[in-house]
Amino acid sequence: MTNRELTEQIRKKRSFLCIGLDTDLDKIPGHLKQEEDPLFSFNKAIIDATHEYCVAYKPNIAFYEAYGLAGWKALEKTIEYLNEHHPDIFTIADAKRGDIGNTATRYAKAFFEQLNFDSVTVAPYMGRDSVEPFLQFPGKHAILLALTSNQGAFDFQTTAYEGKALYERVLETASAYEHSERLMYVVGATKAEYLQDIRKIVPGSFLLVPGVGAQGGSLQEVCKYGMTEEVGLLVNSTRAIIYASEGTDFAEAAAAKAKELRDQMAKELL
Ligand SMILES: O=C(O)c1cc(=O)[nH]c(=O)n1[C@@H]1O[C@H](COP(=O)(O)O)[C@@H](O)[C@H]1O
Repeated sequence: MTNRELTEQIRKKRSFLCIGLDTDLDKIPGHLKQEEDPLFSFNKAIIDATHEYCVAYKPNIAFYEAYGLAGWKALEKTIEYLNEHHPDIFTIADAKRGDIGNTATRYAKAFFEQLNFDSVTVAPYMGRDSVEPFLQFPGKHAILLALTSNQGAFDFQTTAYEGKALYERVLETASAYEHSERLMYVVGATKAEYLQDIRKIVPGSFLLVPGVGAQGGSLQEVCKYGMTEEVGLLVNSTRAIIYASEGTDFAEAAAAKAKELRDQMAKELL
C-alpha cells in the first residue's frame, strides 16, 4: 500500500487509528480458551467488530512467538484473514528487527513475502545496511524506531551526539537511505512535545505513534504537534481497546472503545 492510498483510507474512514493485536492467552475471555485456536478466534472477533473504525492493525510478533508453532500459525491466519477480507487496511508486523544486510533480507522476506504484511518495525541501531534491505519492496514499508514511548528512551535516544539528539540523527541519516520514501518512523505518544521538532526533520513522513490509552499519551497533543496536511499519523492503541472487557461482550466493548477514539480523530481531521 502506498502512502497516498493510506491517506485516502484515513480520509474515507475519518480515522487514523491503528489497533494493536497483542493477544495474550492470560488476558482473553475464558470462554475462548475452549476454541481450537483461541488466539485467532480472539483476533477475528476483534477485527470483525472494529475494522470500520481503524485503518491499520499491528500484531506484535512477541505475543505469537511466545506460543511457538501454535502462535505462529495464529499470526499467519490473522494476516491471511486481514488480507482476504480487508485488503484496504494497512498491516504492521511489529517485530522490531535489525541485523546485518544478509540477515535483514531474510527478515524482510519473512514479513513481506511469506506473511504478506505491508510493513515491519525496524530498530535503527545497526545502521544503513540493516535497514535498506527492508526498503527494496515496492508498496512495503519499514517503520524505524526514532523516539520510543517507554522510559528507557531517555537512556540513549535523547542523548546528544555531535550536537544532536540521537533520535534526530536517526531521522536525518535514515532520510538519506535508498528508497527512504518507503520509511515511516515510530514516535511515542508519551513524547508528543518532541513532534514539533521531529516534523522539521521529516515533514512529510508517516509516523506510527503508539502510547495512547494504557500508556497515557494524549491524542490531542499528538495531533497538535504531529499532524500534516496529508495527516501523516497512525496512532496506535492496543490494551485499552482489545481488553476493554474480559467478558463475552469483549468484541462489542472493543468496538465501543475504537469508535470513541475514531470519533475524537474525526474531530481532529476537520
Ligand atoms: O513499535 C511499537 O509499536 C512501539 C513503539 C513504542 O515506542 N512503544 C510501544 O508501546 N510500541 C508498541 O505499541 C504497543 C502499545 O500497546 P498499548 O500500550 O497496550 O497501547 C505495544 O505492542 C508496544 O510494543
